[in-house]
Amino acid sequence: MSPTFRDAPVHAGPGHTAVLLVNLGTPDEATPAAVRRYLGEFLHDHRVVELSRWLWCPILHGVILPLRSGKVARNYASIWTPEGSPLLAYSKKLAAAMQHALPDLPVRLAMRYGNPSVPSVLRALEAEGMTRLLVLPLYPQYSASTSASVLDAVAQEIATWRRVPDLRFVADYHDDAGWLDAVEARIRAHWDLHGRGDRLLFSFHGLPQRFERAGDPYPRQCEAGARALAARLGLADGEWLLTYQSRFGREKWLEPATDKTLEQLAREGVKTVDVVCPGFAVDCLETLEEIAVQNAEIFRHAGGGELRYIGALNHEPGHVAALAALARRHLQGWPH
Ligand SMILES: C=CC1=C(C)c2cc3[nH]c(cc4nc(cc5[nH]c(cc1n2)c(C)c5CCC(=O)O)C(CCC(=O)O)=C4C)c(C)c3C=C
Ligand SMILES: [Fe+2]
Ligand SMILES: [Fe+2]
Repeated sequence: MSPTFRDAPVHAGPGHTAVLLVNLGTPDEATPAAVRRYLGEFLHDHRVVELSRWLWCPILHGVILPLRSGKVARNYASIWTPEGSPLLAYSKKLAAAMQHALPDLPVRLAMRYGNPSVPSVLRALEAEGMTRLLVLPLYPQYSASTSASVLDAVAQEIATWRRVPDLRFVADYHDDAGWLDAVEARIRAHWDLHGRGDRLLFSFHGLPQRFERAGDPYPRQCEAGARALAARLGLADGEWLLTYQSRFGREKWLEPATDKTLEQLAREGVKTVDVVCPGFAVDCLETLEEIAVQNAEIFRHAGGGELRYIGALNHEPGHVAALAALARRHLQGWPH
């Protein structure tokens, strides 16, 4: 079959630069059918599940999608907002605030899985005459399963274009001073309001340990970020911990696990734990439900007291300023 490429729209003038923010994505509705569609797309990504399709597809279609969709839909329903899924609602607010901070360029939001999809947003930008593109995945720490997958989606779409744009990609910003300032300020604001808990837990989304052995820098970037934040906050060893949450499937994931650590802290007599999740740019199922509800219950049940979840940066001014400055740095040298 001979290749076909999409015709390039004809535009007068030098073309323009755009910033594309990309987050993970979320179901369109908190229903089993919508969750099944979302998980089906997500869990077919080879970057997320690195197993042979011969092995994985029967498990996914035969076990995981039928058994998981209903339960996960109920979890989504418990955090759903009038504006839809928190992940999408907060991402939209962040993108709107970024547009305000970068008034001279179009700032658009796409989701790696679900809607608005990366192809639909890229095609709209192409139709507007975009010729230079900065892709900023909303993942502070690089993982092949998240950041690289965003680049895959962009590359798959523009592989069909006759005229591809100049392209830049932010692989991670885990050590960016502006982003660290914003997370530090978020934690201090929580302490100003509620006082300090007995411990501060930095909880990051987990990954299979196999990914780390294969060279994924994610755990090292989580460690570097947590250590830098603990130092900025003046915390001594023993006053803070780094843990990994959201384990999926049966193989070994990064450790220590957030839930097991909370049980252990409760057994040691720790009464109040503050939990911050610096890997999540905006609040979502994994923070609002898994941490603030499920893990709070696990901690209480094991004899602990209060788990105080420190919300994500969302569309806070410090977050917007940090990401806008990061984008400006990556845009340097391009006309606009
Ligand atoms: C199969 C394994 C998964 C890997 C690897 C993984 C990595 C990973 N995920 C995030 C961020 C988010 N994940 C979210 C939900 C979620 N994650 C997985 C599985 C893996 N994630 C599943 C199956 C789900 C859906 C919920 C469920 O079925 O339990 C979310 C929240 C989405 C929302 O709609 O709110 C985020 C955000 C990162 C950062 C990461 C690797 C570092
Ligand atoms: Fe399949
Ligand atoms: Fe995930």
